[in-house]
Amino acid sequence: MISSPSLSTPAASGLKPVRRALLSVTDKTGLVDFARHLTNHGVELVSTGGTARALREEGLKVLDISELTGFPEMLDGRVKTLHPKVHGGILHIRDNAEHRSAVESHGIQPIDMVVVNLYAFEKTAARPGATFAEVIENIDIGGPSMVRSAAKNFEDVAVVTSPGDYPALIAELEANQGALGRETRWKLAKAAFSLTAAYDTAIANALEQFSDSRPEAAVTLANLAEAPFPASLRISYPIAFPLRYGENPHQRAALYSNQSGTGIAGAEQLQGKELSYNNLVDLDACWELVQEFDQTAVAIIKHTNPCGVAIGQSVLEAYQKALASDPVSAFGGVIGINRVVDAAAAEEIAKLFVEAIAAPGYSPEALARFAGKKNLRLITVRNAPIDRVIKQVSGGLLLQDADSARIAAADLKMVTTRQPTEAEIDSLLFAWRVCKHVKSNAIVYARNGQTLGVGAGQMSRVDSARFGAMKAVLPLAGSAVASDAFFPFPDGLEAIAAAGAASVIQPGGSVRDPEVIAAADRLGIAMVFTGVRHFRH
Ligand SMILES: NC(=O)c1ncn([C@@H]2O[C@H](COP(=O)(O)O)[C@@H](O)[C@H]2O)c1NC=O
Repeated sequence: MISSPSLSTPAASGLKPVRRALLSVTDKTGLVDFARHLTNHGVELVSTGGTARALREEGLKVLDISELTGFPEMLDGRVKTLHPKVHGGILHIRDNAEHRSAVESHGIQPIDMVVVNLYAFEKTAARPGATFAEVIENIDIGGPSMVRSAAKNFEDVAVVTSPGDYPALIAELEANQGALGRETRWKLAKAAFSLTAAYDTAIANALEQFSDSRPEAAVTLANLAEAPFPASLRISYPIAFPLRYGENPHQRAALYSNQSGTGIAGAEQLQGKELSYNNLVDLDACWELVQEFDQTAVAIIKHTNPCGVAIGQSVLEAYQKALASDPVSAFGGVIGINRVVDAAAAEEIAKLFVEAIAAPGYSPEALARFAGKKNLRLITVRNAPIDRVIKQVSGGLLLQDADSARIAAADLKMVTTRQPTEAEIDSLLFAWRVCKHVKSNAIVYARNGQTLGVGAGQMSRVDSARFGAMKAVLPLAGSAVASDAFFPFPDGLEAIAAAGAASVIQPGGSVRDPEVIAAADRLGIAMVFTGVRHFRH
């Protein structure tokens, strides 16, 4: 539950008493307690159907909205609060004599506080199988109207849109004998407009899923990746927290989250220094990498590229193999692990200086071992696959499907005279999965579920092949190599063979494939094509 930023100052100026509050909430968390505090200060409660019921059940005195408006709630709840007695009661300016006489002559009573949270539209629209009619019916009309009215008239009215704000408001009401300060009303108003903006963004985005001609024919999609690209890209992610600085200390930065509590932005930090911008980027890279594997996997990342990746029977084994791959570069890196970290693994990992670790969890013994390393950032992550990726370019944004392509042994096309052994195929597929997470041009040497050398981000493929080999500390003889894109010339393949590789996995598709295949045959290399490319820019 997110509350409005820094609603925490009980001492206040520009105080306005709250005498009548209108409560109409879908999320009833904390409602009764908050309403009880209001009544303790003599506030009269007015409510819509379900909210009034919830309050009465707990013994609170409530006026039904229909009594206030003199009109029944009608049209299946489509019209409950959409009435001049509600909006006039909220919107009139208390210091304006004409406004006052207008409301008095129409029997409109002032409403000083509006407590509203909206129909759970986003949840309904995200539910696979939700029908068009259900999605439409879950568009809240009366709630946002009241929220906007109250936020506009913040000089006189407090608008409360998040149960997360109740405790701070209770404290302020207590401190000021049932009144709220101007600063609080203003902060609440800003949060309210941010909420209605996000709500409308969610509606506009969700409706893109339904066709122009027969929207009712479709149900919401289980997988956003199948949905058409939006005609207009609207993003509304509230701020999660400000960061000390960005990629460099002279750049300001903040993290924004989709509030799902998943992924790196939704991770829980258990200990350690504040997460930095670069930590978050690297943690994301290593978390995404280890999600490639069903087996226990560990990835050590430096500047978004892996310097060691391995799978193993245990976290300890996978970690030791990953570290052995490039122990020098691993210093000061971040680690991604796709299993709960146990005591044995924690004992070993704690010997290395690393910035941060992302894992689905940690055993109590592992936590106790890490507790001694005060600066080490530990985060637990709930996985949520990314459907689409956004990148900024000057003047615009690029949107693409996430690279979720997965290759299995059955997808491979054998193109050389010598065919890879089963063990070689396993190593090739391992290298291929790692290679997808290495900046292009990417060349990954591997064997037995362990990287041996990673050639990343070079402007020529042959240089990546050479660098990967140059960095290797473990022997490369008989290794398996993945190349994220085809070899435009035989030279890259020749460099790999010279380093000792015996098998290669690559997409194929070059006009010079026949030359490259002939070179592999000449060098005794078993080569397979995936038909899929994994550029990473
Ligand atoms: N139609 C209206 O006039 C109206 N007024 C308030 N609501 C919403 O009704 C919900 C609360 O309903 P209830 O108190 O019956 O549980 C709130 O989420 C509120 O935003 C309305 N519903 C939808 O538009």
